[in-house]
Amino acid sequence: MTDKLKDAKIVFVVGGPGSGKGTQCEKIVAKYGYTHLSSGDLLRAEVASGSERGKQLQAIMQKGELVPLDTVLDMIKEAMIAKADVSKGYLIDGYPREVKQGEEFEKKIGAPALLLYVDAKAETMVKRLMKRGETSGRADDNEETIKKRLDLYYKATEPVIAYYEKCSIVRKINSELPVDEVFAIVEKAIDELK
Ligand SMILES: Nc1nc2c(ncn2[C@@H]2O[C@H](COP(=O)(O)OP(=O)(O)OP(=O)(O)O)[C@@H](O)[C@H]2O)c(=O)[nH]1
Ligand SMILES: Nc1ccn([C@@H]2O[C@H](COP(=O)(O)OP(=O)(O)O)[C@@H](O)[C@H]2O)c(=O)n1
Ligand SMILES: [Mg+2]
Repeated sequence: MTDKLKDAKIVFVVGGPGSGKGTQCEKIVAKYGYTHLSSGDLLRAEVASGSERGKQLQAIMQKGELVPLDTVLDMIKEAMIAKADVSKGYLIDGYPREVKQGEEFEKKIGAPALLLYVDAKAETMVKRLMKRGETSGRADDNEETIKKRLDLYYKATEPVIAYYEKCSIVRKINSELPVDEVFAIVEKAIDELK
């Protein structure tokens, strides 16, 4: 099964909640035709399906906690395999959330060629999420859950960046800038991959 993904080009997109991962991924898809897999979106789709598993996921996500590793990884892998014949590369958005998730991904799927570290200040992220919350309908775009997501990001996810710095695949992207300027930096990083 995993053979299908043997030569896949994999890009991890890591950054705090509301840092702009989804926004940049959309632009990468438009220009490069990569397959965008947002782990959060995959989980929300499962919740929307109304399945028993979805109900359990919803409770975890509403609290801003992390869904068990195997659940997310299986979903990502399934989605990757479904696109294996047509995909030019994969954007894995919002995963890994902790070092252990990165290690498991490499064991079960493969190694990333690049990690885009989408970086914004905590204050900026909170502001963006509160604004997004006015229209997103996301159960976790509220002040209390945002605070928990941020805490967890600094505690569990930032170490992921240090972990991948060892193999020199991290590119830090300043996402305080306007979207198009951020994308100009992202483009350079992706172009270097080819
Ligand atoms: N000014 C500015 N705003 C941005 C930028 N990127 C995203 N935003 C805004 O910030 C909000 C959050 O962006 P998303 O792309 O949804 O963020 P995300 O990192 O995917 O967030 P999660 O889904 O919560 O992980 C959106 O409402 C965007 O309009 C940027 O580069 N500059
Ligand atoms: N790899 C992942 C991705 C999302 N999630 C859950 O899904 C929620 C939303 O994820 P997301 O990536 O869309 O958003 P942010 O938390 O980055 O803002 C998280 O707060 C977690 O509860 C997870 O547990 N593991
Ligand atoms: Mg997102």
